[in-house]
Amino acid sequence: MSLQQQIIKELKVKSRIDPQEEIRISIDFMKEYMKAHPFFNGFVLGISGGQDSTLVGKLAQMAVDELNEERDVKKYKFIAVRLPYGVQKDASDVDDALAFIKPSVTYTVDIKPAVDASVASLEKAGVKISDFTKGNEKARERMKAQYSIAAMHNCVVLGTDHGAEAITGFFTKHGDGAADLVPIFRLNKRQGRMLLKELGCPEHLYNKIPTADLEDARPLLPDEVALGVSYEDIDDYLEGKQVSPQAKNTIEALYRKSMHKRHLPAHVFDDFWK
Ligand SMILES: NC(=O)c1ccc[n+]([C@@H]2O[C@H](COP(=O)([O-])OP(=O)(O)OC[C@H]3O[C@@H](n4cnc5c(N)ncnc54)[C@H](O)[C@@H]3O)[C@@H](O)[C@H]2O)c1
Ligand SMILES: Nc1ncnc2c1ncn2[C@@H]1O[C@H](COP(=O)(O)O)[C@@H](O)[C@H]1O
Ligand SMILES: O=P(O)(O)OP(=O)(O)O
Ligand SMILES: [Mg+2]
Repeated sequence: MSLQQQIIKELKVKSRIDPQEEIRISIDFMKEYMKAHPFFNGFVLGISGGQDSTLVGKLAQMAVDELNEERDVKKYKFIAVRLPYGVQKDASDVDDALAFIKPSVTYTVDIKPAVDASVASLEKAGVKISDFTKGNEKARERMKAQYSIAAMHNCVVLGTDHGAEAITGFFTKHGDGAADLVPIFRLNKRQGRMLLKELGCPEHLYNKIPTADLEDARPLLPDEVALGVSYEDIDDYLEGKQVSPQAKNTIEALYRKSMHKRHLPAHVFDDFWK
C-alpha cells in the first residue's frame, strides 16, 4: 500500500461525498454523544470567522435544536465563543458567522491580557519567546478559555480538526488540537465548503482564505503560505488523486513531521515514532 493510501485510510477521507449525508453523520454523532452522556448539556466552540468553525458551530447548533425539539426540553445549548487577541482584523466575519449559526449563547473572551501576562512572566524568567511561539500561546489560551466555559456549563469542547489539517499537523498541540469531539474529522477542506454551501452559509465565509491568524507581525497570514502547499493539492492528495511531485513531497514531509500530534504522548510500549 502506498503512503498516500495509508494516510487516506488512517484519516478516513472519502474520494466523493454526499453533503446531506455528511451533515447528518456529524449531527447524529453529536446527538448520540449527548444521549450517551446525560450529564452534559451541549457544546462549546471558538468562532473565528473562518470556514471550519462556522461549519462545526452550525452543525452543533442544529444538533442541540434537534435534541431539544425531540425531547421537548430546553436543556441543550451550543455556546459560541469569540476569542479575539485584542481587536480582531476580520471581526465582521465573526459577526456574519454568528448571524448564520444563531448560537444558543455567545461569550466574548479577550485573550490578550492573559497571553501578554504569560509572555511577560516567561521574559521575567529569562525566556524570550518568538512571535511564532506566541502565536501558539494564543491558540492554547483560546482552548483554556473554552474548557473553563465548558466546565461551568457541563458541556464538551468541540474541535474543528479535519483531514487537511490532520495530514499536515497544521494545528497547535494542546491548543486548537485539543478538544473532546471532532465532528468533521474525515472531511477535507473542499468537502467542508460543500457542506457549508448546502447549509446556506454566506459565500464569503465558505470561500474565505483560511488563516490561523496567530502572528502579530503577519496578521491573517494565509495557511497556504505558512504550509508551502495549497489546500487544492492537499484535498486532491486526500481524495487519492495524483498531485505534482513537489506537492507530494511537501505533504508527506509535513505528515511525517507531525506524526506525534496524531498520537497520545509516547510511552515505552509505543513505536509509531520509530
Ligand atoms: N501564522 C501562522 O499561520 C502560524 C503561527 C504559529 C503557528 N502556526 C501553525 O500552528 C501549528 C503549530 O506550530 P508548531 O507545530 O510549530 O507548534 P506546536 O506547539 O503545535 O508543536 C511543537 C511542539 O511539539 C513537540 N514536538 C515536536 N516534535 C515532536 C516529536 N517528534 N515528538 C514529540 N513531540 C514533538 C515539542 O514540544 C514542540 O515544541 C503549525 O502547524 C504552525 O504552522 C501558524
Ligand atoms: N479569533 C478566534 N476566535 C475564536 N476562535 C478561534 C479564533 N481563532 C481560532 N479559533 C478557534 O481555533 C480553531 C482553529 O483555527 P485555525 O484557523 O484552523 O487555526 C478555529 O476553528 C476556532 O475554533
Ligand atoms: O478554523 P477556522 O474556522 O478558523 O477556519 P480556517 O482554518 O479556514 O481559518
Ligand atoms: Mg482560522
